[in-house]
Amino acid sequence: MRVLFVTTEMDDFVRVGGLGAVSAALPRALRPLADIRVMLPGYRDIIEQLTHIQIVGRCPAFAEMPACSLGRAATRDGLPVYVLLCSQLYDRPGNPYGDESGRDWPDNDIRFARFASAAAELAMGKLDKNWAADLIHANDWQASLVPAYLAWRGAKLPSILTIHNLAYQGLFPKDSLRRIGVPESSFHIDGVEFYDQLSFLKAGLVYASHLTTVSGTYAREITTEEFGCGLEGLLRVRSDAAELTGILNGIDESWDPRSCAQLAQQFGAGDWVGKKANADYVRKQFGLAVSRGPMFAIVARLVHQKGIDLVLSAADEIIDAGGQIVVTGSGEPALEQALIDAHRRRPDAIGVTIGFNEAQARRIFAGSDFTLMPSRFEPCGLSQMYAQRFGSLPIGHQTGGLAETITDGETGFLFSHPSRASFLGGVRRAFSTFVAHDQLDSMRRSAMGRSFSWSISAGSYSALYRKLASV
Ligand SMILES: Nc1ncnc2c1ncn2[C@@H]1O[C@H](COP(=O)(O)OP(=O)(O)O[C@H]2O[C@H](CO)[C@@H](O)[C@H](O)[C@H]2O)[C@@H](O)[C@H]1O
Repeated sequence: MRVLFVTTEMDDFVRVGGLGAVSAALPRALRPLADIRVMLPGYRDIIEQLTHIQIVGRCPAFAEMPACSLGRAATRDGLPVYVLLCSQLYDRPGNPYGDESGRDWPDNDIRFARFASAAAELAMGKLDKNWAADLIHANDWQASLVPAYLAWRGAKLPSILTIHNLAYQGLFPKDSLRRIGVPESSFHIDGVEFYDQLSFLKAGLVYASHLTTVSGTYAREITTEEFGCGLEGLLRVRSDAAELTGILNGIDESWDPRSCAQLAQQFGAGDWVGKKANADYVRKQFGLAVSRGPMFAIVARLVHQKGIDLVLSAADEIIDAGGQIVVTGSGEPALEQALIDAHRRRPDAIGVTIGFNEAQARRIFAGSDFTLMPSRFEPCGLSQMYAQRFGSLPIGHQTGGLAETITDGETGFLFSHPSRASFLGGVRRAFSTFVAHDQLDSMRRSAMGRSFSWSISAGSYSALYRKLASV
């Protein structure tokens, strides 16, 4: 079974958010079950890190998209990786989607259509004479045109589109159609048109053989008006036809506080002295006051989705009750600034590092008592799983993957509405638990003992691959 896994982030090379973590872990978990290969755009950061890239094919210019080459390489542990080489499109500073100040690249339609079109050709056996795919697994809007190009070229290859976040859709003006070779005849309500714009994500939702998302709860939620971002009608049709399913993400096994080299002190369940050594370290590192109160963590992309504003609105109450807050992440400039301002007001109780460093994130999970996740919606969420493994009990909104991976009152706390009042309800329960030592001990043990192994998800994906490709 040959599978091409098409993604635009992979933690081995570039980190932006949860998609990068999934793209590093899931193909590896699938390796025993399939000949799976990852395809990525040849960003500057990737080219610099891959030592041997062998050119295996060339794509001619298409519509207004430049010619490019396809390179083949492998990760250090031998996972095959294809990279699309086109310096004009991908050899740039900044992140995969925008410049150094966070502005999207104006030619993102061309950048990701070029990528998707080449992925379709590779899968069809037109680029690497030694390999073709039995199935394509595309991820998020950036790769959503892959199933569409396959369809427009008459290929019968089965395809899966995984939705990691429906809120990012890749919308472009109509004149983009011509630039990227999309047939005008597909620009209608049952095709790639979304309110007179071209929607990359919708193309995938229409043309992929099967859709998945990263939890069963989110799979149901996105068929409703509240969470469907205007695409709920289409998603309901696909769900009714049993073509939309939820497969929960896992987390990498390296997230283990007993062996994690980056911690101030490694610890296992029950070793609360070891956990406290990490708390002391984090307090010192962030310049927080010495305290016996609970430490609340936020490790997240700092965007509206994550409910950071709710935490800011409740910060005084948390601090007045004896808590401290530690934040790391990057995202929307206004939220970054609001957090920096909060830190300036209370440097003894609020610590903030803008930017993302995984070692730092691990130390924060290890040192904190609770992890805040008041996300308005959360397709799966990874931080709440990392947090549990490190004995930091998550306080999460009962939505998406949070509702499935946090057991209320046992491994964390769930609250029902993304409002300040409901969030504070969860926080108050955490404060009560913090002083009830037996309960805290038993919840931490339950949380740390949970398995979020990728092998379960990999088994579900593999079964779906086989069903669709009948291989
Ligand atoms: N700049 C940065 N700032 C903060 N953290 C960063 C970061 N870069 C990488 N990360 C890492 O990404 C993790 C966050 O991942 P999440 O899954 O919680 O959210 P994200 O919204 O990015 O992912 C989306 O895709 C994933 C994967 O399917 C879904 O779990 C999720 O619900 C969905 O919103 C953090 O724990 C951290 O390790």
